[in-house]
Amino acid sequence: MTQNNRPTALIMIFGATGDLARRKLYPSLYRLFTKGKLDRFAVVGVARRSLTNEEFQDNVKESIGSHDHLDESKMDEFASKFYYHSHDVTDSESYSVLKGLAAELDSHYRLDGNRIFYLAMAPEFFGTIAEHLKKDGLTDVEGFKRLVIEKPFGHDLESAKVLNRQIRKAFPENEIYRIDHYLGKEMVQNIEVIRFANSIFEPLWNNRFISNIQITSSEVLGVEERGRYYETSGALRDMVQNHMLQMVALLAMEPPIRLTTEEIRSEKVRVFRALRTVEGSDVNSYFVRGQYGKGKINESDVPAYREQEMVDEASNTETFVAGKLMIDNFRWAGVPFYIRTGKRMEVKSTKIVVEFKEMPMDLYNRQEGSVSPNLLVIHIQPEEGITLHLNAKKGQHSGSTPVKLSYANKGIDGLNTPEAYEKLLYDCLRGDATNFTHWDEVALSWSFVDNISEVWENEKEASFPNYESGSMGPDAAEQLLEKDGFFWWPVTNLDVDKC
Ligand SMILES: NC(=O)C1=CN([C@@H]2O[C@H](COP(=O)(O)OP(=O)(O)OC[C@H]3O[C@@H](n4cnc5c(N)ncnc54)[C@H](OP(=O)(O)O)[C@@H]3O)[C@@H](O)[C@H]2O)C=CC1
Ligand SMILES: O=C1O[C@H](COP(=O)(O)O)[C@@H](O)[C@H](O)[C@H]1O
Repeated sequence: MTQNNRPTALIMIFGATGDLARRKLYPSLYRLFTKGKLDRFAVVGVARRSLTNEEFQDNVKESIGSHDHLDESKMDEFASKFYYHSHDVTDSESYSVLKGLAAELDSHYRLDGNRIFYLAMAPEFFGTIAEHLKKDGLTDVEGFKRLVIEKPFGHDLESAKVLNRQIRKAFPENEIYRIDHYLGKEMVQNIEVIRFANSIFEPLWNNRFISNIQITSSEVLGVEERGRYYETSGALRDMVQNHMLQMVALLAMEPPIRLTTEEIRSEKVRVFRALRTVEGSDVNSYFVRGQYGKGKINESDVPAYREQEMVDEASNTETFVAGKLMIDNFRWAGVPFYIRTGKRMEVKSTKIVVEFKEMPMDLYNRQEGSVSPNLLVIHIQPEEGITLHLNAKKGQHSGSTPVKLSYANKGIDGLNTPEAYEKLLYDCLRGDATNFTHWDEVALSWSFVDNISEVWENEKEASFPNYESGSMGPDAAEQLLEKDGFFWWPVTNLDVDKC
């Protein structure tokens, strides 16, 4: 598909007064606007509360103003393209008014009938909105129509199938953009480039040379005000089903024959198909769950998960997951992919550590295990970069010493790399679905995760809470690797800037 790099479209945001729209969508659109990446466009914000266009525009400006590093000089011009429509999405009558407003803006701004429908709302409304958009004629336009769906895409495979059937009645698969914001992160997108553009890595990228791969995504924040949602989700559904498995797929996939959306997605799907099913009594030997208790973050006392708003005081919900994933194919047979993610941990950090196998003998130190294994560390956030851990001679020392080669990614222009949402919005406007998840990926990842949640939901975890806030998770997560002869590389010491 030829892509227009300065797209034109009417962008309808359902949930326009919500947290996501204010924190992520408006600042991202503003960045695209100030960078000249949008041609003609207008935005219709939809939510129930009553607001005038002017009030809505002020809210949009305020949400952008609260972001550092944004040039505010074009704010008025930008905000003047925003319109508000007060509308309960369950009210069938109201869609005809919305249709009229869309048609008016289409002709006023010459938007070529291109429409993006962004559902930044609770998932229970996704099906209803999609159905109305079609039934009430909002999709009867000459240009492109694209539906952007936020997570969570279902609660399990069954509910995801129901949701998918509902939205597929209104939009074909190629018009559906399922957001996984990790796929918009610069260094997650870089995984493919590091692997497939470097002849020094790809020949080693297999079970002959790699001993294990570790992916950590730790957060310092707790569940904050999201207790109601999190109680039905837990870390497994919130982080593993989507972000963590997507990173596994990018690390494990075969080189695509072309860099097209279809080829890349189909290679990722093949990884999910090769994931070893973990079910029944195996679940607790491959996976560990945790729930945070009280503790200290930045020297301040913080409450336990069970003490948070909208959380059951005997909650069985996991706020931490560590797991061992096996990919049963020729390339990866025998190589564990360890994942861990949790809230209220010691640091906010997302890192991938690729640990290479040891040399057959240590000529330099003549002691077993004295040479550090080579590591390739991909720093996803907060810092972005790559570090290669090698062994070399240093100074008077006659043996080998660990040294690090580091690359800190500062973005092309030396500034921060674009926010994930900015990139994903731009991709969607240009019709590039590569960094959005295809239904097949969603279905396979749910079926993997469902086997684990089935066991965990039926077995109350008596040890909860089993890790202190401010720690790196429960002891069982350490034991998960120890029993295979490995350990978690500490994410706190691997910072690219500290090299
Ligand atoms: N916030 C975040 O950082 C992230 C959010 N998400 C996902 O994005 C989606 C939105 O999340 P978030 O912004 O946090 O949610 P909020 O609760 O902050 O916002 C919900 C929005 O929906 C509107 N709304 C609620 N009910 C109706 C209705 N019946 N008709 C019309 N509008 C309605 C609300 O406005 P009003 O009350 O005026 O109607 C509000 O604008 C969810 O699917 C969430 O899982 C995903 C990743 C991160
Ligand atoms: O999707 C989600 O991701 C965030 C973590 O995202 P990050 O970009 O800050 O790493 C997580 O806090 C949230 O619970 C989850 O829904």
